[in-house]
This record gives sequence, C-alpha cells and structure tokens, in this order.
Amino acid sequence: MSDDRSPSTPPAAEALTRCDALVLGAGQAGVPLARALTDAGRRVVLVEATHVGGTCVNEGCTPTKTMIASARVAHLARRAGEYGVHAGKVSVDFPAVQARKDEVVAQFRSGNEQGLTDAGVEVVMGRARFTGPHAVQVALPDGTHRAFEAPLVFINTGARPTWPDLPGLQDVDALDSTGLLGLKERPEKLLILGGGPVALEFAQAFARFGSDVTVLERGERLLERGDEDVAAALTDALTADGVTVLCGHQALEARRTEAGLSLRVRGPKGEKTLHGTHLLVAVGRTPNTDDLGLDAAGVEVDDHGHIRVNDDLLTGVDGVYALGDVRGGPAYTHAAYDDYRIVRDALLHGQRRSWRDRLVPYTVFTDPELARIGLDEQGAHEQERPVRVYTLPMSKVARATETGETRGLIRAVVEASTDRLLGATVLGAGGGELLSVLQVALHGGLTAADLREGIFSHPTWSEALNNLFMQDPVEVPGGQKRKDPR
Ligand SMILES: Cc1cc2nc3c(=O)[nH]c(=O)nc-3n(C[C@H](O)[C@H](O)[C@H](O)COP(=O)(O)OP(=O)(O)OC[C@H]3O[C@@H](n4cnc5c(N)ncnc54)[C@H](O)[C@@H]3O)c2cc1C
Ligand SMILES: NC(=O)c1ccc[n+]([C@@H]2O[C@H](COP(=O)([O-])OP(=O)(O)OC[C@H]3O[C@@H](n4cnc5c(N)ncnc54)[C@H](O)[C@@H]3O)[C@@H](O)[C@H]2O)c1
Repeated sequence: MSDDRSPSTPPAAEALTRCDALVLGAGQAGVPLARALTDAGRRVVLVEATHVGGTCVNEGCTPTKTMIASARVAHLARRAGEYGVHAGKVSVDFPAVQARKDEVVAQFRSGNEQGLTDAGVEVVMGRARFTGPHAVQVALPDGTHRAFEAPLVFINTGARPTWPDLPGLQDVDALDSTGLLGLKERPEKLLILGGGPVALEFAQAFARFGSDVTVLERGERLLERGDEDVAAALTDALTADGVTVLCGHQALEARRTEAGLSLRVRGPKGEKTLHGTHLLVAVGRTPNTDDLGLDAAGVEVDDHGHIRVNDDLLTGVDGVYALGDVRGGPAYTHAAYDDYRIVRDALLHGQRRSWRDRLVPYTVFTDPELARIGLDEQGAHEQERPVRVYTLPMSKVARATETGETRGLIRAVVEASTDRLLGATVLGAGGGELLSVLQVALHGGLTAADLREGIFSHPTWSEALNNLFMQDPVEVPGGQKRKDPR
C-alpha cells in the first residue's frame, strides 16, 4: 500500500487495500473466524474499534465472573461458622477485587491478541464504516483513514448498553455495566434499573461486597422468561443476600442530590422516592449498527437495529455476513462463537447448518446459578405440548446438603410419548455445570429412564439425576392451556 500525497497536490482518495476477507469487530465470532480464514490461506484484515476480545473479554463475561468469584469468597467466608470454621470478621478490599479482575481481563485480552498475531491476521485498530457493499473506510485513532475492499465482509460489531429515555438521567452520572466495572470505590447505595442477567449478577456481587443494593424491574418478575417459580426462588435467594427486589416498578425521574441521586418510581402501591449513591442502568443492549453506514452497503436491519440474516447468517448482500449479538437472537458468547463455526464450515468445508435450528443454553451466574436449555414447563403449556415435568428441590440432593448449598431446584421436561428429554432448568450451586450434563443427554436423545438408571459417582450433583426422574412428574396434557399457574 502506498500514499503519494504531497503538500502541492490535493488530498488524493485514501490508498485502497484489497484483501480476501474483512472482519469488522474482534469479538467472540470475529477473532476465531479471522484466524480460521487466515489459516486457510486467505488474506484477512480484522478491524477493531476499541480492544481485541470484544465485550465478553473486556467488559462482559470475563470481568463479571472474576468479580463474582471474589464476591462468593466473601459470602462463604461470612458463612464459615455454619461449617464449623472461624474466619473472623470479613472485610472486602474493593480496589484489590478490581485489580484481580483487571489482571484476568488483561491476560485474556493479550491471549486473543497473541492468537491473532501468531496466525498472521492483519489487525487494524479503528472504527469501520461501509462506503459500499464490499467497501469499508476505517477511521484510525490518529484521525486519518484507510480504505479496504473485500469480496467477503463479516460484521461482528456486537452491542452496547441501552440507555432508557428517563427524565433527569443525563444529570446523575449514572453508570452502565462498563462504567460499574471501572469503579475505584465500592458504592454505598447502589440502585439498579433492570432485572435481567446484567442487573442480577451485579446486584448480588455488590451486595456481597457490602453495598446496599436495590433492583428495580418494570416487569412483574425478574428475568422476563422462564418458569415463574424458578424466578421466584431466585428472587428469594437475592433477597437473602440483602438485595431489595422491586418488580412492577417504573422509574419516572432521576435527580441529583447531595448524597448522590434520587429516583422517583411508581409501583403497585403508588409513587415513592428511592435514594442512592450510584445508579446502574442495565435495561438491555443496543446493536452497534447505527454508525456502520449499512445503507451504503445495502444491508438491512430490523426494528431493533439488528442485522437481518438468513439461515446461513448471510445478509441480503452477497458475501456480507453478520455474526453474534449484532444479528439479534440469543446474545451469548457461546452463540456468537457457534456463529463463527457455522460460517467457517460453510465457507471452508462446504457444510451448511442453520443458526436457527440450534438449542442454545444459558446460565445466569448468580448464586445459585440459573441455567436453562430447551423447553421449560411454561413453554410446554404455551405450546400445548404433552409432556411430563420432573422437579427435584435441591434440599433433597445429598451433595447439596453436604456442601450446605440447598437453595434451588432441578427440573426436566420430557416428551410424554417418547420419554425423551426436551429441556431442563437448574437453579443451584454450579447449576450451569449440571445443566451441561442434561444438555449432553438431550443432544444424545436420552430418555428419563436412561437417566433414572444411569450410574453417576456418589455423591456428585449429577447423581441427583437418578432421584430427579424418580419423582412423580406433573403431566402436561396436549391441546389445552393450563389454568392454574404455579
Ligand atoms: C456485563 C455483561 C456480562 C455478560 N456475561 C455473559 C456471560 O456470562 N456469558 C455469556 O455467554 N455472555 C455474556 N455476556 C454477553 C456476551 O458478552 C456477548 O453476547 C458477546 O460478547 C457477543 O459477542 P460478539 O462477538 O457478538 O460481539 P462483541 O464481543 O460485543 O464484540 C464486538 C466488537 O466489535 C467492535 N466494534 C463495534 N463497532 C465497530 C466498528 N464500527 N468498527 C470496528 N469494530 C467495532 C467492538 O469494539 C467489539 O470489540 C455478557 C455481557 C455483558 C454486557
Ligand atoms: N450470564 C449471561 O449469560 C449474561 C450475563 C449478562 C448479560 N448477558 C447478556 O447481555 C444482554 C443484556 O443483558 P441485560 O440484563 O442488560 O438485558 P435484558 O434485556 O436481558 O434484561 C433487561 C431487563 O430490564 C428490564 N427493563 C427494561 N427497561 C426498564 C426500565 N426502564 N426500568 C426497569 N426495568 C427495565 C426488562 O424488563 C428486562 O427484565 C442479554 O442479552 C444477556 O443475554 C448474559
């Protein structure tokens, strides 16, 4: 690439770099895809606006789960007496918690960077914008621009926190998830807007660090979807940790006060004012598509700004794909990573698989963890599908009693006619791991009888699957909606 501009000639159009593939965004799909295509002999340019690794590594999964680990240690140390252990007075060194988290993030990020370097991917730090269907201009940090063209373009630009239209919000120095992760000091009184995974994971962690935490969810329950009794049990667990959970509450106005801020809210019993030192806004995420010049490319978005794709993750423009959070649908790291596998297999191995056909599990990393895959009881009722629902409270699981972690339950939904597993929910300590056992059984087409009779090591959490399928199931008949919600 050359630049022959001189002071005596008018600025020429930026020199153009042509390559085989352009990857926009170094997230959970972009990084492995850039590596795989480079390994296959293609010339790939990966453009990243802020830092390699995307949301998950830098301001999502990695930092939150690292902080949650510190919070759990504080929690267990406070409970030490229950186990006959004297740990003394527990205090949390918040800057040390943050430093540990920053170290892990830096380690993961540099691992991603090293992987790209080793593979020989050309990484360009800058903000990409389409200028045509296969043409992209990148604004570099020094204010200059570079232009690129490629027959294949992969959009992996992810999403960012959504800011609601709340009067006064701009005056109160509210934080989003990224801002909260950067705090130097522990908030005294943390108000949280939203009752999704971001809100709940932070709520419990900060309560365990010693903050006074209130969660304000406008819906009638936490976590929007899933069986109601599970959401209620999770609410109880958070409450036991000292989190105040206010569902059915709408924030009306935010105001700055001497001590921090106030929020005027309307709940089932009328209006009231809440006071806090900090406000976390965690009401969802907005796809990074509005500043991508998608019009110039002819790439279409839906009403929420997510890029429209077909089964192959291809946009309406030939050779232009969208992967991960930017395409709508499940917004998890493992889903973005699987998008990479789908595109890789289609382009390099001639194998097609639709992203819509797959079952995506999820785990909310509260304590107890809430993990789910496939059909739950509520879903079976909504689909009027004949199933049997097995439920085992954790208080009946030997391992739970032995370890003092008896909160939660295990639930499995099986098809009435075949006895095959259709879905599972686990609310429990390490629930995500136990769910993975059920997930493998589901993928393998195993039945309730297989798991009832399976030999698992005693006394593991997985052994509870024997007992789960020995419970009397709730029979959900097909073709009729359930009248008595649990
Ligand atoms: C607080 C929090 C906790 C989370 N915890 C979990 C969890 O425990 N488990 C889980 O599965 N998921 C979790 N998630 C969700 C997960 O982080 C995302 O689903 C995942 O990172 C999406 O990956 P992606 O590849 O789609 O995009 P991202 O990882 O968001 O990467 C997109 C990249 O594109 C870059 N970019 C954006 N615009 C441009 C542009 N114009 N030009 C160049 N680059 C651009 C961004 O800087 C970013 O690096 C969490 C999210 C948050 C916010
Ligand atoms: N463990 C995990 O897998 C994990 C953890 C964190 C985030 N994530 C992902 O990140 C994304 C964002 O998570 P999130 O929790 O920010 O969003 P979310 O969309 O999952 O939940 C937002 C919640 O806020 C509520 N809400 C919306 N507007 C509100 C308002 N004005 N006042 C009060 N409540 C309001 C909604 O009813 C909803 O319950 C999700 O897609 C999630 O999958 C995943």
